Amino acid sequence: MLVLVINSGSSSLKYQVRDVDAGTVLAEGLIERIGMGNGGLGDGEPMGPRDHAEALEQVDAELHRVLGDRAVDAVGHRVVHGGERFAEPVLVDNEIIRAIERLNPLAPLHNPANVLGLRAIAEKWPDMPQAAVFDTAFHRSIPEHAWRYAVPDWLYTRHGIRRYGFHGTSHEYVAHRAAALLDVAPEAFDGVVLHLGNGASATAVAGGRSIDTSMGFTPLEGLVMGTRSGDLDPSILVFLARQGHSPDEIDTLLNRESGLLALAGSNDMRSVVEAAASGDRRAALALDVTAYRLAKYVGAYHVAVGGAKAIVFTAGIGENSHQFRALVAARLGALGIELDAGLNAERSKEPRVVSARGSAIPVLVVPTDEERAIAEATAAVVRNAG
Ligand SMILES: Nc1ncnc2c1ncn2[C@@H]1O[C@H](COP(=O)(O)OP(=O)(O)O)[C@@H](O)[C@H]1O
Ligand SMILES: CC(=O)OP(=O)(O)O
Ligand SMILES: [Mg+2]
Repeated sequence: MLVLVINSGSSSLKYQVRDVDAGTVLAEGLIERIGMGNGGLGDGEPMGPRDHAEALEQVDAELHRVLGDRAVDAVGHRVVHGGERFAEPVLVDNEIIRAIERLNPLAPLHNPANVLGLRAIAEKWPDMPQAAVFDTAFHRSIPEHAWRYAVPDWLYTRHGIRRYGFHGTSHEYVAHRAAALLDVAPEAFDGVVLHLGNGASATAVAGGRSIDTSMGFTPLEGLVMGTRSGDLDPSILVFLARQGHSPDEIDTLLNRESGLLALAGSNDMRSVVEAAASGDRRAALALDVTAYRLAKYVGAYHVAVGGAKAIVFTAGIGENSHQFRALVAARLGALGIELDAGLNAERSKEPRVVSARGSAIPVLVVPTDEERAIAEATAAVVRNAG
């Protein structure tokens, strides 16, 4: 089965065509600057597409070029927020799209774009089966003591204010691969998975299920990220509001202008590591804050899972930055964790162990593949329905 996987961002659209049975990638691409005109670029620069529908025209043209007469059989979408309703990938119809749209306020950076992607395909190919694969789904197993905020009930009953968790497709896929590497059944895997990309989250996995995760009501809670603050005292928001900052300003401040970008002047981990190595004190502090905060979560989740059997790094930073992994591991000595400097520095696309033989808990690097997981889930949903 040929599946087109779509990961729509607000101004970008990432896609892949996968042959699920053969396990191959036939086409992939990234379309940027959607809806931004030529976005202040010079005259010679190409214009971005007007909207997601126009972006999809570009994808379609590329598919014709690569696939010829072969057509895709289904489309799978990454949908960031599935609320309390969606615990599994689902086949999409108009009612499902409306249900996802109602969740837009809970993930304003992500869900509106996901809805645009779903609608654009439904209009272009009305008979195409589409599946939605939710970032929140894997975290539906989190027990209430972990998802409740200690606030009055009406916040939950009236507004759905609770912890949901995100990056679930990645955490689940990576936990499975880590279990295989350790030679344990997926249902027997206890560990802490660290998805460190532009957005970053840690998940406590016990018996193969998510029992806690660092992101909450929205993808802002938890770790220090590329441009997001992660945890802070909520009184800061009240203080800023009283100073006259609008909700939109505060939202932008914490979601787009904070994190590594605020501390170091860049949200690209490569530049921050390079700057710190050449003596930039702000960059070094940014790394310390980010690694320290992450190490605290690892300690907490080691306790939550009743003794982690593995600490697993994944996503752009987790897979590629041996320097950042070393900074985090250096703060985990109390857990008896020790990296093997040689293994940690090796470059590889394979799942691997990077801890020393004597480490009390193995440290793994497992490349994530959200597109593969979405393609496989989509194929399963479509086959079940057929
Ligand atoms: N070789 C590398 N060394 C260090 N950091 C890297 C490397 N490659 C990518 N990254 C970092 O990974 C992050 C982006 O991760 P990614 O998983 O691609 O994010 P997203 O999917 O959220 O856009 C950036 O901070 C980037 O600097
Ligand atoms: C949910 C989330 O933070 O996603 P991303 O890392 O793609 O921004
Ligand atoms: Mg990502």
